Amino acid sequence: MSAPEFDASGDLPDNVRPLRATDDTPHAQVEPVADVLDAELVEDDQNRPVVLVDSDDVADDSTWLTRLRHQTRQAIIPAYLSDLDQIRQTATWVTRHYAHATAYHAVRAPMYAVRLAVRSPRGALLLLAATGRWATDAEGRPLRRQMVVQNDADKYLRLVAERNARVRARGLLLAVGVAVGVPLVVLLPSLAPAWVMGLCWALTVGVLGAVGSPADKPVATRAVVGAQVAKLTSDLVVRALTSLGISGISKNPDAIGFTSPIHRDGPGWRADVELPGGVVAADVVERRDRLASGLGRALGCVWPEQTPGGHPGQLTLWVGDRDMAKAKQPAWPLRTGRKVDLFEPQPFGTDVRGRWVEVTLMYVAALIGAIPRMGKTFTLRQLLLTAALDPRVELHVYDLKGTGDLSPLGPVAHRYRAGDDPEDIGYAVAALRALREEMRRRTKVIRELPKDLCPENKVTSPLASKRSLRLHPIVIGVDECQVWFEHPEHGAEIEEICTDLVKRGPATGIVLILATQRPDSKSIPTQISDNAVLRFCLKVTGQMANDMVLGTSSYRNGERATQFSFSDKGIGLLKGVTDETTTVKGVYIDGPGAEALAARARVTRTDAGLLTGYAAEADVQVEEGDVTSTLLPDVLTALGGADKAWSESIVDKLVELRPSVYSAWASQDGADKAKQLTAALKPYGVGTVQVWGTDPVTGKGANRRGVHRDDVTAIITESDRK
Ligand SMILES: Nc1ncnc2c1ncn2[C@@H]1O[C@H](COP(=O)(O)OP(=O)(O)OP(=O)(O)O)[C@@H](O)[C@H]1O
Repeated sequence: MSAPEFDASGDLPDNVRPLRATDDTPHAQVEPVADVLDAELVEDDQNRPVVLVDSDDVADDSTWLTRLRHQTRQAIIPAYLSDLDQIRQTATWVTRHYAHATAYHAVRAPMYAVRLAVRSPRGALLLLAATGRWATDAEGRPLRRQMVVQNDADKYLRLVAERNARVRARGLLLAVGVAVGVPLVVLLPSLAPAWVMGLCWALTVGVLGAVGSPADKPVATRAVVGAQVAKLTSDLVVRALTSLGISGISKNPDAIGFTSPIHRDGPGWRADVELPGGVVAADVVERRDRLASGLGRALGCVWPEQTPGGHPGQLTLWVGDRDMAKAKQPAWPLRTGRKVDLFEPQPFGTDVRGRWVEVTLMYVAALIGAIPRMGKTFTLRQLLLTAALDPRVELHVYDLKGTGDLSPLGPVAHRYRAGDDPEDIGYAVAALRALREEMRRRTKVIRELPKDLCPENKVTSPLASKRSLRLHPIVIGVDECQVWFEHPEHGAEIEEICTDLVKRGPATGIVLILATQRPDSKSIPTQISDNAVLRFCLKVTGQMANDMVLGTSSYRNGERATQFSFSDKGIGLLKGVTDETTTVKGVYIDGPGAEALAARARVTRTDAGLLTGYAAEADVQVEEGDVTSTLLPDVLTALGGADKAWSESIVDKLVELRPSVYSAWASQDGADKAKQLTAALKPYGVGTVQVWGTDPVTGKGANRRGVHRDDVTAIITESDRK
């Protein structure tokens, strides 16, 4: 056979095609042609040369090593014995399992006793009959009869002799038994104590009852362990997966594999499943309800997820002993009066295995989303309570639903408002403006701090404790935040400030937590949702809402909060804590519970002299008109009769005009004042330009940022016309 010719480009000639060597060798990558020149060349059935590109040399060193390297080492100590919590949970399960069986039989013990007593006469008869058969060697009878039928006298006589010897020996044994047993039965009642007699009778009745029980009607019914503690088996998993209606599985159920044995993992069973090629774990996650039906478990017990770090076809199926929604959650450690440092991870909720999942609130902006009544407000309230328990934290609480769900936080809040009336929005706008100023002040403070005190240019716990620096954490919680962003008058400004807070706030110790029941781009502007680090998505009904809260492509990657049922209250997907997205159940803290925690937080704050603002009855008074869009008319007033003026001089006049609104701008230098005014005017569509003016101190002329009267009046006229 002549070798095929290859062209210089390295492309395979038309008559050469790659072929897998054997079906069971692993898929090999097609080697560059230069490397396959030496490959074995064979001809196909039309005498065309073909190149074998899949190596069948299993002894090849590199293949062997590569395979070895890619093997996953199983944990030496099984997961259920790897840490104290796991050991405790395994021990609890084993104890509960046997306690369940014991209790089951204990409850039925009287019934078993009656059953044994009723069956004991039959047992006695059966025993007598069996003894008779034994004594007369009844089991040899068919054989002897057969010898008669076969007319085999020799064998028959031998069998008879054998039988006679047996009957003699057994008869003797029986006689001895009767000779000893009968007097014993007669004399025992007068010799032995009553309890021994009782025991003997019970044993006799028990044994006779057991003997008298038909094979299909055992005395004790099987210890029916509840479904919640039944073992998960591979058969069950395969059957359940096959019932999902995923064609890739139904057509090829034998291709379902298990990467490790099904084992206990916390209070449940864990199966590591390798799905057939082409099937992704996300398909199974989406059909969680059908999977639960296939497994015969409550929906809240069945938690499939794509194996963290695995390929998309690897599924980790965890089947809990109890419904997560109903399982008793361990006591929230913060209820016990533990000290809280918001810079440290704090317990947020429990995962499906009942382990605490911790969240560090500092340096993040957080987003909570769900359809109504799934636990959004409870989650926000829990996070705000966590923050409240660190006395340094300045809390800003906005309940835009207005039902008072966040009112327990009032006694510790620096700013608090419930409702979305104009004065509530005005109050929030004023506070947000002040916060933006505060953020700017903080960035400056951080910038100027010595590197040894602030090595990472962000607020740290020790820095937050230094009161002189005023870098304490500020946590802003907003329920139903869409009300803010959709506000016709202030929406744009609020969005601009919140975007700034989400982006730059975390490093300066300012944390914004937004909750919404309508997660779309209008209710949470994309700029904000894109920059939120911490995300908690309770039940949502569609892919868009899912991705809005959890981030783009989350749904496609199998992170689907659509899988939750309506009874999964407080349960959601938590993202941003680790690389993995975790199913977590938040802590249920009812109104009185929240009030008690807030009262504790208030005492700590009062003792530390850190009760401020609303909680200290020293809240700011925001009057109507202070934050309504008076900025443009105010700028016109500040301009006086001039056609244009420098921004910094306009700001000075604004501060004079309305100190409650603009006082935060007063302490800035000229350039910052100009930047501030530019940012504030931007949402209204008014730009700043270079303006020639004279410095009142030096008397020199200069070009600086400023505002033209015409630009402002044009916008006001347009707005009046609308
Ligand atoms: N962690 C939890 N564990 C158990 N139940 C919870 C949990 N969180 C919330 N719930 C239940 O869910 C109900 C609804 O909670 P919540 O008021 O927080 O929902 P929501 O999503 O804010 O509703 P809405 O959109 O109407 O304001 C609560 O009354 C509570 O009974």
